[in-house]
Amino acid sequence: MIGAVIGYASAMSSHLEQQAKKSLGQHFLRDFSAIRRIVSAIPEGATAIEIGPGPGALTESLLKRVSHLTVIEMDNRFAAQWQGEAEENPALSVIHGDVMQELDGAIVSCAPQWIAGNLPYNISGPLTAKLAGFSLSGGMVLMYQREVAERIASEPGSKVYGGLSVLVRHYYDVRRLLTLPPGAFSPPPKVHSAVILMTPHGKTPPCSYESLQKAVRQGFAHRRKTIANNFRGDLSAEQFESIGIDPRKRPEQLDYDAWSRITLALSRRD
Ligand SMILES: C[S@@+](CC[C@H](N)C(=O)[O-])C[C@H]1O[C@@H](n2cnc3c(N)ncnc32)[C@H](O)[C@@H]1O
Repeated sequence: MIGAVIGYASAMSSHLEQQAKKSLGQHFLRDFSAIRRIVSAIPEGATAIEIGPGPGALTESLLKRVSHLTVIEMDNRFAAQWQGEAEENPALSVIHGDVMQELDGAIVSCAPQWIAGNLPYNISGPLTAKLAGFSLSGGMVLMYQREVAERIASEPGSKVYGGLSVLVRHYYDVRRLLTLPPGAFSPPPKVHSAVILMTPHGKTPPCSYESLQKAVRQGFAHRRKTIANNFRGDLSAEQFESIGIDPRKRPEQLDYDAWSRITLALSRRD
């Protein structure tokens, strides 16, 4: 571990820090206890994908822990760095590209048990909506801007409960692992960050992820309206009552089970 820490510290030269690209959400993690906690959430010998390795804060430790790691990186500099390392290390594969485009193919070809990453905050919402649709046997350990992490981990009735909170529960139990101040990163972001751990709950979802996504998008389109209003023309008050849901409720009051019943009711009428 100490070797990895020194290796990483030297790799992350001040040159790179100065060249951190804002457009790619580059804030490099430098809190070694956080790195340890994130990496140790993944069992030894597992297979994993890391999103956005950058100069390698997590990557060095992940490579020591897992049996195979695929990294997906958009920045040419870091992709080239890891491609060089992959030539020497058969336990490492590199995908140079945009994770939003590459993820589906990477999951099919690598069949990872785990996904890890200190996510670029500018795409973390849509990326999580994509990630949550994959049923991984291990789980996901991901760093977010604290407000996004709060949304993901929130329960029905909370002001920040929304579409993402529902979607991640299709396959996973969700828990906040740790919170970090801006100073844990270089350069420091303007916001606090938090790590979320998602592990499979093991229940078979009653509806498809795609149909749930569609229902949630429509149902949360107007948060302040009742669900009867958001689904006007699609589901009647009687249909809501027949699935045990009060049509006067607002979208943020409904738990995952209620959303899956709405999804099934919508698909029955298609
Ligand atoms: C917050 S930094 C994390 C870097 C490193 N893992 C760490 O913790 O220090 C986000 C990383 O994701 C990469 N990245 C940003 N947008 C990306 C995208 N669309 N696809 C793949 N990688 C991306 C950035 O280049 C950067 O390396």
